[in-house]
Amino acid sequence: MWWRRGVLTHAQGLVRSSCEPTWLFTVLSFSDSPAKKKGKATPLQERRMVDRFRVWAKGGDGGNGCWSYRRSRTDRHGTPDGGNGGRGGDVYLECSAALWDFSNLQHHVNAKKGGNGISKTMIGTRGSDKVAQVPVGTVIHLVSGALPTLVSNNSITSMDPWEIPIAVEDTPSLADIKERRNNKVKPSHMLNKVEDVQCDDCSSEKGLEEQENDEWWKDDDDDDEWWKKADNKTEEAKDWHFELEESVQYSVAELTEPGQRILVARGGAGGLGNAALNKDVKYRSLMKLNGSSDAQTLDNDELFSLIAGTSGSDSILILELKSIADVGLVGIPNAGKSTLLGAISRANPAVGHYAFTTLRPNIGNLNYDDFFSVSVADIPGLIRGAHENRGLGHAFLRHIERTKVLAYVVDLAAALDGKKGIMPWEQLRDLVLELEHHKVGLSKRPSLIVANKIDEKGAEDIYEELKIRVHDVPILPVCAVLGEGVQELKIGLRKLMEGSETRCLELSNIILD
Ligand SMILES: Nc1nc2c(ncn2[C@@H]2O[C@H](COP(=O)(O)OP(=O)(O)OP(=O)(O)O)[C@@H](O)[C@H]2O)c(=O)[nH]1
Repeated sequence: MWWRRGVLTHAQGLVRSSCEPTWLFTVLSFSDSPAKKKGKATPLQERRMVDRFRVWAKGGDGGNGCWSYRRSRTDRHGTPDGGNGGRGGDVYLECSAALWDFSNLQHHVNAKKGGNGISKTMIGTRGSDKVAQVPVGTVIHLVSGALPTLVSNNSITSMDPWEIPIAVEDTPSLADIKERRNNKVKPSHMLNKVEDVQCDDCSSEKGLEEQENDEWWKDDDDDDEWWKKADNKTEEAKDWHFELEESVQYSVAELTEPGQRILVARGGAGGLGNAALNKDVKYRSLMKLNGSSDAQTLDNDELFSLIAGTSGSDSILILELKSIADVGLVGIPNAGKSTLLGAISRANPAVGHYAFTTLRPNIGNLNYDDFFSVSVADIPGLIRGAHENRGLGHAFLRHIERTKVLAYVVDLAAALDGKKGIMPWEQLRDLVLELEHHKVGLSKRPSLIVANKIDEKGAEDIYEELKIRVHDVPILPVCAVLGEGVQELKIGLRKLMEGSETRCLELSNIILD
């Protein structure tokens, strides 16, 4: 087993570390971990942002009821005193501002099982809930299971000490339990707790529209691999997978504020102990004596099904991240977007003189002297044909879907000095087309153009030509490296944010050769 060998290597390191002066030698080295066996991981794989993730959530099963009798000298036959089983835990997704992507999540999120009932009418413990943290801007698509429900995050400290927890809150009657099992009716305490479903755009029409647009799941290699493993690579299972994909309900809920919680799988109800069952059995016998037509006796199977706890519900979800920022920076690779973000905010994104340095969106905060603040998202560079999956594709554009304002960053020096780059006005045409390919109307929001690298030789002339070729939108010359023109850019962005400037970049306003 590779992990055992890895741990051994670590242990050997620790032993050595205690004997030798070089006690810092405690690096965990997995000599033949699967990652190494597969081949060396490239930096690109290591830094990949996980912004789409598949989760299988399973609520904890209810505990079984207990069958026990309390006997005494005066009571030879004994009195039933078996307690009910505890309820299984629920699975929640909680929105956290501290998270960036889904890399901390696991594909299987399971809540704990409820405890079994005990004699002396002691109720089993309630299975603990599982709360999985997700980043702000998580959109939930439902593959199978019940619709997630938004719940208030009641802290345990705000509870009245005399308030009885859910597991012991009510001893359901036999009829209640049977109804729940047969009709899958929600227990009353759940109905009280749950608020309305947050369902911003879950209309069936919208779902269908998104289903047509979003074909991404078909080429998601990671997910495919995961499914293959989970389904033992059988063809039948794969068919089942595709059937599931077809029935995806898109955008059933979103988590947009830190602290928001959503219930994705419910715990099962606990089984009945014989103490609770006894009351009902007595009642039934009485009915029988009276000759009532309602009188029925429980057969063994029925009895066992009542004693056993019900299993928790499960759901399969696809989580997708749509970052929330006010301004989106779009541009071709190497245009200087990351440098610009570093110049206008305190963000420190990776900058390189080669294309596709940015592999994941970066968000920075642009602060003004009067405490006005704007968040700016820098996404990986787009190239012509990104919608056909060229370059890094255009899936990253979903991170700017929610931005209010766009800043097109163009490289004035892309085609200077014999470089094979494309002219700024062509860059703008490609960018607008890619935005529209991703989502119709995405480019129709207040915009400005950042003419970057104005410090380069010959860039001034290109800037003058750009102003002639592109009109009806603000164009600001900037040198991101030296921070020149950044103040003007800040003012320009503020005007867009406040609505005093509303022009957007239209294809018809770009003059090409
Ligand atoms: N001369 C000059 N070079 C700049 C300027 N801004 C950025 N650069 C350089 O351009 C190169 C690319 O900058 P990045 O900020 O990584 O560009 P990017 O648009 O984020 O690139 P991707 O990550 O590929 O999308 C780096 O070598 C920067 O130093 C500028 O105003 N003037």
